[in-house]
Amino acid sequence: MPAATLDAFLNSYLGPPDELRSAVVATIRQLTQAATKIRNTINQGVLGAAFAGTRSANADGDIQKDLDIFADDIFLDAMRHAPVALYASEELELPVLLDRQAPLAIAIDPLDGSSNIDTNVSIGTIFSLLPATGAPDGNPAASFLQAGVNLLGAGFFIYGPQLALVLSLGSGTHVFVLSTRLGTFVQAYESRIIPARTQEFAINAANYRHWDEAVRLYIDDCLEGTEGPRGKDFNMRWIASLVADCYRILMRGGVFLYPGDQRKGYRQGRLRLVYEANPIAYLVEQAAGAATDTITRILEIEPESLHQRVPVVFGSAREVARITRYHTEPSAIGERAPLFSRRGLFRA
Ligand SMILES: O=P(O)(O)OC[C@H]1O[C@](O)(COP(=O)(O)O)[C@@H](O)[C@@H]1O
Ligand SMILES: [Mg+2]
Ligand SMILES: [Mg+2]
Repeated sequence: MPAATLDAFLNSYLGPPDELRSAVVATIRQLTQAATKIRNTINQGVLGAAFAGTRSANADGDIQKDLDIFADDIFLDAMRHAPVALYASEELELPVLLDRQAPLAIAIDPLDGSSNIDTNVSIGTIFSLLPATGAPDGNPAASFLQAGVNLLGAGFFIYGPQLALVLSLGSGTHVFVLSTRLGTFVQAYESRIIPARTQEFAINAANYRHWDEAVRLYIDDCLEGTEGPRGKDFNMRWIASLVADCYRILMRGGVFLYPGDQRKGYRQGRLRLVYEANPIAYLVEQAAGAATDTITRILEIEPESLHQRVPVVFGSAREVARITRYHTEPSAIGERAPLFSRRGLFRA
């Protein structure tokens, strides 16, 4: 039986007194307030005029939009009122030291799906919570260079038709929706289970010619549908907001790919390990799905730098495992008989 509200859920998570747990809960409460502020700003209908404008490039060379900066400011400010030692953001080159004594480190993508701001498509905020580690005077990035298996919790807000929070504190992946009538987040689902099998994939197919052979073969096989080696038809979706693609997969299954490709700067794909791939992988695994960099489990990768990119595949567990086999043992893929090794549909 789902707890009725986010508050009830957080209270039940608290259990016996424990510094880390109560820090996690206090931080999530601050995050929900900040996300509600962002949602209210978005709802004022001024996005096109005031927020879709661009500024300079961020630490990683991406063009920042005004809403990226606005969201970053709001979340950074919120974290000053939370038991957070360090704040690392997509929009800032270096982590910000907030309170040396505090037990947590937060990594955040304050505004995910920036290219969708002026098109009124869902966007979001992705976060992960880690134990603050290392000597207080040491490298402030050290806390963020822990593998994702060390996460204490992760989640994302999605600013869509509903303001939803998808959250895991290590025991299932739960969905809360802001009830404007009750003025609080209400639990919509106790814990999501991503079906292991799927007939739906998400990828930016415009990059087909830049992909490695394994990715092309996988997509070719899906596209051949009932006439190809998979023997079933596939549907395709690509929202270009990671939060929205992930939300759909949590609701009905599917597989998402943002592989590395041959474009300049895209050898490791587009998404960032610490504040995009890790939290999404954590949520997906907690919902019985899987997440890899095509071969290795995302949560086991030791980050080497805060803004590093990583190829990402996540979603329905059997499909994710199949994509790994296309990379590691393509000849052993049972269905890939010689008949099917012809040129793909998209190929010249
Ligand atoms: O425009 P592309 O290459 O399809 O990339 C879309 C991907 O880039 C992202 O927008 C990257 O995130 P940011 O908007 O936070 O930079 C993801 O949300 C999305 O999955
Ligand atoms: Mg993002
Ligand atoms: Mg972003």
